[in-house]
Amino acid sequence: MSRDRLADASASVDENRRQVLKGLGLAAFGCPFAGAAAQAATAPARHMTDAPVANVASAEDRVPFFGKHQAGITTPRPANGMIAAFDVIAETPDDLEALLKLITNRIAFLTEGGTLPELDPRLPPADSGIVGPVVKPDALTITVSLGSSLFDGREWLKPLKPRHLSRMKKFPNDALDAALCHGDITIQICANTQDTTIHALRDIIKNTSRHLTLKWKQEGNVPVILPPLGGVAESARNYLGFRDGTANPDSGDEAVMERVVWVGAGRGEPEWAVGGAYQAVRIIRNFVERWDRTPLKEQERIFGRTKMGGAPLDKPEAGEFATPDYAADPEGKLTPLDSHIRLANDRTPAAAENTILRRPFNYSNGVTKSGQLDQGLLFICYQGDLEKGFITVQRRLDGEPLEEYIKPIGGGYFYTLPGVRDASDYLGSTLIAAVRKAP
Ligand SMILES: C=CC1=C(C)c2cc3[nH]c(cc4nc(cc5[nH]c(cc1n2)c(C)c5CCC(=O)O)C(CCC(=O)O)=C4C)c(C)c3C=C
Ligand SMILES: [Fe+2]
Repeated sequence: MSRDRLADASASVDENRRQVLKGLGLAAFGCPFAGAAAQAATAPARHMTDAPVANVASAEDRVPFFGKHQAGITTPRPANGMIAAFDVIAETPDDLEALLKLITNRIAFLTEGGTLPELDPRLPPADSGIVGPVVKPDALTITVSLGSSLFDGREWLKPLKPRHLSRMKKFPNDALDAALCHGDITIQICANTQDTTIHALRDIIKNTSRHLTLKWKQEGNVPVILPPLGGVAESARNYLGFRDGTANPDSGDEAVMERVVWVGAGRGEPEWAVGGAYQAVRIIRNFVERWDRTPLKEQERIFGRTKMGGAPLDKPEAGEFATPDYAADPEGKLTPLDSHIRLANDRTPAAAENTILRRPFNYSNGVTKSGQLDQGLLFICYQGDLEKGFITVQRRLDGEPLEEYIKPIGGGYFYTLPGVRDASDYLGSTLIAAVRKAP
């Protein structure tokens, strides 16, 4: 390639990165391109989904840990994600407080990055060492949520349980494996690279071994998609080959997130829970061999969208982000009434009450005992009301034609703690204060 063409190509890559960074709001993330991104303010805005643009992949990318809400929910979804569920050994408020402070300290360090201390070599090293002597932030977020069992198993916590937090019950198509369900606490770990998520998990397991036992974990990833120059990003595809995330609410719109995701004051939740959110996790196996033998037209009718472009079936040429008009198709001739998107959201004003923010990852676990690919979706969604959100939407989806190709096998419901305000605060501080205040 000539020097000029090389320079052109590199300028175009830089421009792509600027567009992505601008769309992702990375100006605040200490990103080296942040200044350039701010200058590109006149460029057309990218459509914000739940952050399908996975990875502009610099190990220096930093997502702020401190804030009103935890990171890893409305912050951009990077290429790698994991849910790890633990049981908590702590039996007293003091033990739980110690655990929460310890986790907070580890997350603050891992998400900020830094040089590892060198210890006396006769002792175990300070760190697993898998990312070397300097830990880079790598867009790491670690999001901590509490399960119903943590509250149910402790008299002093019972009265403080969030109103809708319950043990996930089986839906008709579920084949739940007890070894992949529930837990006292989940840690969602997301980062640009898998090394970083695994490093973070190993760090937390090592440092909290007195307080936590690992119950299950599921890792996943999403494809990296850069938007075309001046264009809009397409949503990443799931392992059924469809774009996933298209109709998500705009995670960059704070007013929308206040309405959809965050628990606010006066919503009937305990005061300590304000600033948190409900997390629903589902490990959903996909029968990919059967799906790959299914005619394209049928696949598209099952989802209600075109496979390649992701457009709604009533506007196949209009692009991924066109809004379907179900009122003009009352019998479902274009978009079947039992298609996934029409059942999940019939686009009536009432259905707006059931909006959720999806943040899923694809998983690929190897081969089943019967010689099939063990692939699927690590479905994660957040909402301010679990009953109105995930549970209502899932009830609507019960019996959908997609069920022939999917099998939910694990997961659970959790309450994501409010954020950590600053270095003097810790995860769950409002809960511990409420425990101490209780009669
Ligand atoms: C209960 C909530 C949902 C579960 C579980 C779920 C599983 C699931 N979804 C896909 C693939 C797609 N889902 C899409 C849209 C979509 N899905 C849900 C909810 C659940 N999906 C909602 C609320 C929506 C949006 C509906 C709308 O407002 O129009 C799509 C279309 C593109 C998109 O908007 O994301 C796909 C594709 C799979 C494969 C799956 C389980 C394995
Ligand atoms: Fe879906």
